[in-house]
Amino acid sequence: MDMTRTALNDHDPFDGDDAERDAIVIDDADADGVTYAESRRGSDVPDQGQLELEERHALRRVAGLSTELQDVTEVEYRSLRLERVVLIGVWTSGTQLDADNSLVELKQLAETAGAMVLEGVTQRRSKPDPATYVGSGKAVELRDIVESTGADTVICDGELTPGQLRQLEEVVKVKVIDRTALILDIFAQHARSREGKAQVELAQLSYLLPRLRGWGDSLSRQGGGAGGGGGNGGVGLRGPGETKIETDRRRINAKMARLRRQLQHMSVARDIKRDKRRTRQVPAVTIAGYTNAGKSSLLNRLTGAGVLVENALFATLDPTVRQARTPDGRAFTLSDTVGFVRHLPHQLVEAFRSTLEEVADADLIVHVVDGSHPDPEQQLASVREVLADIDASDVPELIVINKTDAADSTVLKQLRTRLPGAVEVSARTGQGIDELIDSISGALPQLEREVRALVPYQRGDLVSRVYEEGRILSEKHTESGTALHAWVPEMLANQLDEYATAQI
Ligand SMILES: Nc1nc2c(ncn2[C@@H]2O[C@H](COP(=O)(O)OP(=O)(O)OP(=O)(O)O)[C@@H](O)[C@H]2O)c(=O)[nH]1
Ligand SMILES: [Mg+2]
Repeated sequence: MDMTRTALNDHDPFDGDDAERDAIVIDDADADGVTYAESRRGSDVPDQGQLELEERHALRRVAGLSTELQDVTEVEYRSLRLERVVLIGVWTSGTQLDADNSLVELKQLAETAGAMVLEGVTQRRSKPDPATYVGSGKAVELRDIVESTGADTVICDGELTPGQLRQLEEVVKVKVIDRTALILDIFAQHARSREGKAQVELAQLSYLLPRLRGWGDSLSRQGGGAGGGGGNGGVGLRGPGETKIETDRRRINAKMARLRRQLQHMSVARDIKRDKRRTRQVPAVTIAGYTNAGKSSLLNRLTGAGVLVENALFATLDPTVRQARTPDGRAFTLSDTVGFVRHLPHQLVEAFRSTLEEVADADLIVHVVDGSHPDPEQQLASVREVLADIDASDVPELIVINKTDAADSTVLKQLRTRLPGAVEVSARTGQGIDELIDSISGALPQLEREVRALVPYQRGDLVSRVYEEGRILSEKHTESGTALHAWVPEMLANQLDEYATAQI
């Protein structure tokens, strides 16, 4: 029943990976000369990911500057200025290895948020303590660790009640946050688009609302001044009064309503775009998977998209859609989206629902699994859970085991038996990518109908659509028009019927 100090470096797959951090944009030179790489590359595309990464890191460096709180809605974001942290996990089921893996993930999350992890401990309990999350004796031990390491924050590996956060803070005497707040903080740091920012803010506010009082207390304690845990005496006195909390609550509610309205407008705009794609019947393929599995790397490898790749969790928040083509020339869209994580905070699932719905709306989900992770199957299960939550369980799924270059061969062997039909690739080396393209092509919805038509020259638009949406078997230019023999989607076939002929 003792607290176990977790050796966080033991099986941290990313340890000593600094060189990798620099290798951000996968070299797509290998993709040359392959039809699927014909996708359009915007003029700003090649270094986009690199630029974003520099910008993100530049921002992180100034994050330590002290900032006065102007608006209560900034509370969450500003208050999480994590620096030196101790991690604590309550381990209720599973093996010690599961508990350690979970804490290693918490460490990656903390580091992604910009914190330095000093120590990680787990405690075995049948369930978290309702008052202080860890048992009271362990809370005292935790306080000693905090003192001896000089940590300024404790991060708990779960979602705590406002009361648990407050009571644990009272014991350990430094700020205590939970995994949900940590993930929300990363999302806040990484959001770039207007929609992404609004989604994250909404999620943060809905997390904050029931915790207003708890946060108020801890904030007032922090308010004691920079660089010290001083000012503990005046906790209750210096917390915001009832009226203040009431006004804050009202302002937060008003802000949330406004964000919801804005998000609705944005999602309508996106629906229109999506509908347009639908009516043109270009199949939509979405890359989904656990965070850091290599989804963006794969999109870059497949389309040369130049999307940001980073050895950090939740590097991607905004969906990127790219055109791609199968080797036999069929167009489809390939999109990269936000990664999933075990116990993805429900506030985020709610706030990101419209983004996630696009996943549910896809014709095919390319589910990327990190083969080099110590427990890929757990990641697989977590992703499927989120997919079920957003009603995407019915969408055909193609499992892709990525990072085969770094994966353990026994783990790969196991995965192979559990996941027949999975494609093994390395987005880094390009290994298996051709097979992946073939599998995607094979899994796209079938073209509906074979047509033979003589399309008059003034209907060049139809011919280009056949190029775009269909597969041409033969094409001949005659006096009266373009003679086409092709497989096309039903809707286009209907329009071509007018020019149908048996003479081709
Ligand atoms: N060894 C190896 N590393 C890879 C491979 N593919 C991606 N990576 C690395 O894995 C890390 C995450 O890659 P990303 O493409 O950003 O992963 P993602 O799934 O988009 O991650 P999020 O957007 O954060 O959810 C980066 O450090 C990549 O360089 C691979 O095939 N082999
Ligand atoms: Mg990504």
